[in-house]
Amino acid sequence: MTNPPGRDRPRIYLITPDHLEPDAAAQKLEAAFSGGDIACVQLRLKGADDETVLAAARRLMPIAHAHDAAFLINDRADLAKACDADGVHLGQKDGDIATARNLLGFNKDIGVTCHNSRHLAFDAGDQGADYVAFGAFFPSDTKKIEHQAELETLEIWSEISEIPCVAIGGITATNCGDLVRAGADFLAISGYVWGHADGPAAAISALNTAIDAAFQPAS
Ligand SMILES: Cc1ncc(COP(=O)(O)OP(=O)(O)O)c(N)n1
Ligand SMILES: Cc1nc(C(=O)O)sc1CCOP(=O)(O)O
Ligand SMILES: [Mg+2]
Repeated sequence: MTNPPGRDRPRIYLITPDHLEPDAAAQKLEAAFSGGDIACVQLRLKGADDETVLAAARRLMPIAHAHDAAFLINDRADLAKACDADGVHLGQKDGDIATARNLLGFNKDIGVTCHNSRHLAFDAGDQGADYVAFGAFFPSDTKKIEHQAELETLEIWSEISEIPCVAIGGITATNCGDLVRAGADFLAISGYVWGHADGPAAAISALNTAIDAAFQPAS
């Protein structure tokens, strides 16, 4: 199985821990960027009040931007608007795309969780999503998994749609190769980076090495 023709090399989509202290998280995020290429950072705080999310965004977004990475807010288009983030990621229960688009405009990215469903992905695309996310591919320590995604979902989507697709769920440097070969445009990762024994830089470096090893550019 090789990468579908015309797809670019997949890139890392880094998701923050769901609870963090901004200054410590800033140091770890800088370390992650020192490990290599990261396309995007998603601030994914759970159970935090609005000001806590906005304070974390104010601390971490400049770091992402200093490394030419996008910075997205999870769940909340209104908070993405409030901190002028580069976009929002919406789950199936986080509000509709049209409302987020009205808030954020067309210069911001709106991503949508589509589990293992091309139907959800087509719907999201029809409503103007900038990317679709399929998952979970592997067991995750970060989130209780309710949907198991299949490689075929990535393979088919990357053959039939130009809309970028993100793979998520328990992704590591060891298991990401099949996702790369199936056509994922981004690999969304959290626990493997923040829990890596040698630190976030080593994790990012290992992931980029694994992506390079698995990606065969179209001839
Ligand atoms: C890139 C990406 N894909 C999927 C998710 C999961 O979103 P959701 O289903 O809304 O679950 P929570 O992350 O909100 O718990 C995501 N956050 N990012
Ligand atoms: C936030 C999230 N969403 C998922 C989905 O399947 O939609 S899996 C997941 C957890 C991602 O973190 P880790 O890389 O540590 O598994
Ligand atoms: Mg959500």
